[in-house]
Amino acid sequence: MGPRGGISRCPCGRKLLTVCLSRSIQAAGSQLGQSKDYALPNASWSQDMLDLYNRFLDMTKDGLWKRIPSYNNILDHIPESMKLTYEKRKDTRLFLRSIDAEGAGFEYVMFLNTSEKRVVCLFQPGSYLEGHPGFAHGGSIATIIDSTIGSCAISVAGKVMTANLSIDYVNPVPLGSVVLVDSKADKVEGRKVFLSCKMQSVDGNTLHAEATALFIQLDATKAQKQQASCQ
Ligand SMILES: CCCCCCCCCCCCCCCC(=O)SCCNC(=O)CCNC(=O)[C@H](O)C(C)(C)COP(=O)(O)OP(=O)(O)OC[C@H]1O[C@@H](n2cnc3c(N)ncnc32)[C@H](O)[C@@H]1OP(=O)(O)O
Repeated sequence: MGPRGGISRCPCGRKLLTVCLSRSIQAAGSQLGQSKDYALPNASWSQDMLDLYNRFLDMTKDGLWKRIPSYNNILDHIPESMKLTYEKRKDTRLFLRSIDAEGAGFEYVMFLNTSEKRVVCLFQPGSYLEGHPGFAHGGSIATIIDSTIGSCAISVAGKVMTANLSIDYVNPVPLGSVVLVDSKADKVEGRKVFLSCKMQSVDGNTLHAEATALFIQLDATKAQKQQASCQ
């Protein structure tokens, strides 16, 4: 499913309001010179995506869940203390935000529950993520799983990298559908963070994929060497 037209096409008042509100927030942000936050509703989001988003947003009210903002440069995600060691480049982009057209690539928003060591991602794959006709490419599924699990690992252990990601693809994901990617950190052993994840349909009746992952907290000396080699 390609990107959908303007907000005037929206059949329901709530969607219209949400989109307008998010755009006002973004406009205000741009005026302040802040990066655009992509984890806010846009006109391409389906009703399923908006309903789920509003449900999770409600869950943020008691402070247990937090919406994770999403920018197109990874350094905008990183806490100030970690930023000092990286130099921001203008020619790089977070892979998931590399397609500009709204609704054509990765439409997603993540929510973090720190006490449960859990990150849930609402994901709507767009038409440019096609693999098998009409379905999301397995690489795009791996990317959203890696990033959801990765965000969970970052929240638990800071500077980490994926060492292992194992995915069982159970049922294909139709383009334009909405799936929930539910990840949690199961165990931390020294620098190793073990995580698991399920990708399911909104109604919970279809399991699309299951994954386990190992993330390693970067060793400070080795990380400095890695950085030096890519600058
Ligand atoms: C608050 C929230 C904010 C959220 C904000 C959102 C941001 C928006 C989302 C962005 C989220 C992006 C998430 C993408 C994440 C990538 O895509 S990362 C890119 C892909 N990964 C890579 O390129 C990593 C390449 N590999 C490496 O660089 C190195 O192998 C590693 C992983 C850093 C580990 O190297 P190392 O530090 O030298 O570790 P090493 O001493 O070899 O091993 C440590 C231990 O781990 C074990 N180990 C290492 N590798 C393995 C393995 N593959 N299997 C099993 N065991 C292993 C070792 O055996 C050892 O075990 P012990 O002996 O201690 O028991």
